[in-house]
Amino acid sequence: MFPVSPNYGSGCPCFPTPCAQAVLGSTSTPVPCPALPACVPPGVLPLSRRPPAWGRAARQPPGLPLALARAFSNNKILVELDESSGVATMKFKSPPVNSLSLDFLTEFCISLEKLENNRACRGVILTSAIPKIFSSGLDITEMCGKSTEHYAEFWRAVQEMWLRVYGCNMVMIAAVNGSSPAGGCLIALSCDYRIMVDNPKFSIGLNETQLGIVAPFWFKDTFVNVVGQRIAERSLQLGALHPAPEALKLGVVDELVPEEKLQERAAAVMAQWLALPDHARQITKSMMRKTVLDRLISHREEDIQHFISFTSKESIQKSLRMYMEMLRKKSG
Ligand SMILES: CCCCCCCC/C=C\C/C=C/C(=O)SCCNC(=O)CCNC(=O)[C@H](O)C(C)(C)COP(=O)(O)OP(=O)(O)OC[C@H]1O[C@@H](n2cnc3c(N)ncnc32)[C@H](O)[C@@H]1OP(=O)(O)O
Repeated sequence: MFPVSPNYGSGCPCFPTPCAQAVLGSTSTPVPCPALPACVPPGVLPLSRRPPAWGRAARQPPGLPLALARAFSNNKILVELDESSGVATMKFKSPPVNSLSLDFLTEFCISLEKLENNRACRGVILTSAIPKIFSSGLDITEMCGKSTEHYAEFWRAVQEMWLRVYGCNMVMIAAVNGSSPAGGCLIALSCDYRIMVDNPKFSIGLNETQLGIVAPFWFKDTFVNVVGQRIAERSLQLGALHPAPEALKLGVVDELVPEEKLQERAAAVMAQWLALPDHARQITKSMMRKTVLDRLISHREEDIQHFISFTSKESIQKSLRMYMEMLRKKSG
């Protein structure tokens, strides 16, 4: 009997009988997903796993404690599910700036996966509990002065987060209530719709070049799919952070609202999207996103190796250290 993945547990759809991918050691191929049930292929969830719940929330699966279905919070993300509407809110609450650390990313993927497995949930609103910040992007300290094993683990978690959000069958809405650079912007871009607070002090964009690093191809693909080639090319090269009104003009976000109306508006937009038959919307979404998802899925290991060799370069380490130093000086 081979051992199972350390992440294998009651959250896995195949629990308590591990499927082939949950079993470690049967081949030399690494288990694809470190944080999530090994039996779920990374990327697009099979459409058959979503309930045919058009028009109303499906019933809670038997055996799941009701309290868990309504709200759960581990540490860095508060998750609330309104069973009557089938809409969950994932609120980032990782001070000071909701940076996407390995712990954050792991918790994010597990939380989203729990919602995916809950038949009562059809849509998710992503927002922040930290004033003025949606997410400050990838945690730069995870990319500085660490081992290659750490870089590999971290990058796999970043990939997993994107595959989960971009490939999610549920309706995903970003309620962007603060600044959202780089990885934070990627989360918003990966949703189906973006509503941002109408405040020019809040900015959003893929600013990697400002740090002396390069947005990976799947960040770029996601951006191009939202704003088009020309805007993406200029914005990416300049590492532009667009203040909210400019982000709206460029199509980086879909609408702006006053801060106090954000959650109400997100709920209203969600209701519009959920009024469509799930299967038709899901197949359409999958059709629109499949090529881009498949590109990373088929080059995942190569992408990790690229990340490791790029990040390990002394010149890149130096740029990241200088950037962190600049942030520290600014803050204190
Ligand atoms: C050939 C192809 C090869 C491909 C290889 C791929 C390589 C590419 C790899 C990765 C892509 C990278 C993606 C990213 O997401 S990188 C992160 C980009 N993020 C940023 O640039 C944001 C930086 N932060 C800010 O601008 C500001 O902090 C703010 C606007 C978010 C908030 O401002 P403010 O409220 O004034 O807070 P402070 O600046 O004072 O910050 C508080 C505290 O938090 C620290 N901090 C901020 N951001 C980060 C972060 N992203 N990671 C880690 N730590 C962060 C900041 O340093 C302060 O710390 P303190 O001084 O100790 O209090």
